Amino acid sequence: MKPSTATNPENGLSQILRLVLQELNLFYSRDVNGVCLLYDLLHSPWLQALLKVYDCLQEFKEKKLVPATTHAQTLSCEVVGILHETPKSPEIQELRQILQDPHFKALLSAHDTVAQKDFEPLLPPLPDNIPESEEAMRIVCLVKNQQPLGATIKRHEMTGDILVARVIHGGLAERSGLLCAGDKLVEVNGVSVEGLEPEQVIHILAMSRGTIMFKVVPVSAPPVNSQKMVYVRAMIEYWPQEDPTIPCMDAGLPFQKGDILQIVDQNDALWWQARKIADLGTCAGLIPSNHLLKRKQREFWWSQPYQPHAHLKPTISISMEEEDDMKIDEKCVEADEETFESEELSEDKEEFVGSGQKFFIAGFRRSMRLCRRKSHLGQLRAAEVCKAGGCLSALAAPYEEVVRYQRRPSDKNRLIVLVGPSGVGVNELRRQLIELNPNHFQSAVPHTTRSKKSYEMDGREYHYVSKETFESLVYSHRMLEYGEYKGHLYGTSVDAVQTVLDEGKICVMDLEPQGIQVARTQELKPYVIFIKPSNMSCMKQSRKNAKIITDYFVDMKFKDEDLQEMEDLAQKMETQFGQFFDHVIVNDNLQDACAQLLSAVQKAQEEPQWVPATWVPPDTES
Ligand SMILES: Nc1ncnc2c1ncn2[C@@H]1O[C@H](COP(=O)(O)OP(=O)(O)OP(=O)(O)O)[C@@H](O)[C@H]1O
Repeated sequence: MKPSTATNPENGLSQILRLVLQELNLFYSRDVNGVCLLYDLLHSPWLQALLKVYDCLQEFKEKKLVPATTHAQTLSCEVVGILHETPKSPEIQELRQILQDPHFKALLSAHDTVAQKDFEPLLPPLPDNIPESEEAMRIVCLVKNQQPLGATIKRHEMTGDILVARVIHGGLAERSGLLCAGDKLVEVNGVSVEGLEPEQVIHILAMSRGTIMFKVVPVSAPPVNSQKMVYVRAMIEYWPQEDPTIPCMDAGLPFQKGDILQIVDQNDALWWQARKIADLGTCAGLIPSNHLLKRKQREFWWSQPYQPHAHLKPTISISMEEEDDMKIDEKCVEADEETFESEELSEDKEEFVGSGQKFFIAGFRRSMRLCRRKSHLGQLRAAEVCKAGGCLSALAAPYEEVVRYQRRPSDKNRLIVLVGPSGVGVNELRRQLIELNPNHFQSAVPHTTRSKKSYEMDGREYHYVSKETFESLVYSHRMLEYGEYKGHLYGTSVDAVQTVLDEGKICVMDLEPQGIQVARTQELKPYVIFIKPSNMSCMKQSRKNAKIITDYFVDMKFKDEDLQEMEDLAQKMETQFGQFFDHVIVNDNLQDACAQLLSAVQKAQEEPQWVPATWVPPDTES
């Protein structure tokens, strides 16, 4: 049977559902696996109701609504006339009152307008004697309220005309739809702008209150923004107030490393319009385009490679002045180009915290970071990081396209990477997290070239490999990080992480920030959490009884210099690598920090997150 849907609700989807239910009933009585669930679902009252609504809507869509009359108003007048002549009764009296009620008349008038499709305003005919050369003018009235007009002006270099340079997305001018980039201003509030400087026009605007009237000659071909909305992660920071090249400083959008920006307009090759996702309701602001930033980076690279660029440097933002009226966009420039674990510091000490416990937890070990610090391969490693993950030089992409990614239950868990200055508590937090649920959280088993000890097991404490094997892993970019200690190599491989992820567990590892780039791959989709020290006085208090591992001592108390060094290093890490941090946890109170870590790790797996667009096939974006 092939029932037709739509026109008759009896033959519609609810009818099909009834038939399916009858069929399922047979299986239900035979107790076929899964049928009960499906039966109950299809039988649920909400689904039945929803399908009925669907059928009604389908039926309604088929019907063509035709007005009974296009002159209800006239008909109503005629009825009132007839009622005049009929004997009076309370009902007739009431009907006359209703028909003569102004609201009812207005309703009938609106009905007739719709029925007659009489929507167009009647414009007076154009005079016959308009000269051919006459420019079509547009009168634009905008009511100025507290918000900026959201447009910038500039003077045409050749003609001296005052032109609308750009219309800012979300601003008053853009929302009115009446002003376009390229429109020529002729008058503002009745004052001709001919021969005026842009500043003088701005002054007229600043003086205006209430409604502002513009007389403009519309641009012949208004720009069309056909690009799709793009989201990017800022890999640099930008302060418009410190950028002398920005066409209009007040229209600039300051942003920090890691901010997610919605690019709303890329029409200008040099200056894009963007909003921060935290402020999507606001007016867009100007940001340098990818092309312009790369050009600046190249210039900076050649001029002063070791100095932070003047306006791309990590300084405190100067608060932006409230933007008021139109702004001058004088500096419009033309697009002129193409566009380890320490090797057992005390080998006889109990090495693995978890070794005596019910679960053996690989990776519960002393700080690997001391090993890294002492590594003779440090320099080589840095070079490898550059090669493997894209060099972290000044020439790296200033914006990274991102998409919203929601991990599906069938997807592997995301790798959790903990980053922080030495001594801040990265290992402690990792250890505590794994202890909470060792079946769910796990470290990757590292590789080493040192020989196995009697109590060790290959693949449990370490993967014991030859120097050649280790080096081949390094050169094939399968090592997330590695270092050398006492002549032996240690490192964590991508495959070791994958093994944990393949088991459906969450792999938690600590990395030096230079290693983040290597881990940032589609296969691992790392979620990077920065563990940050709190301020000195809090740290002095909370680390009173804590022990630190130094190059020379195990379990030494924290000194003020250690805490200061930790703070300084944290600052440097944030400045240099902040763009890669998905989450920041201040490790003051250990219990609080651990709770925050647990919640962040869960969010990373369960809630939508911004990730590089290259990690997600287009059809799986959330
Ligand atoms: N919030 C905290 N309050 C008190 N003590 C803490 C806190 N966090 C960590 N500690 C202690 O500080 C010491 C150093 O912590 P941990 O070894 O985890 O540091 P780390 O960041 O891994 O650095 P490294 O790799 O150099 O050892 C440990 O004794 C740890 O127990």
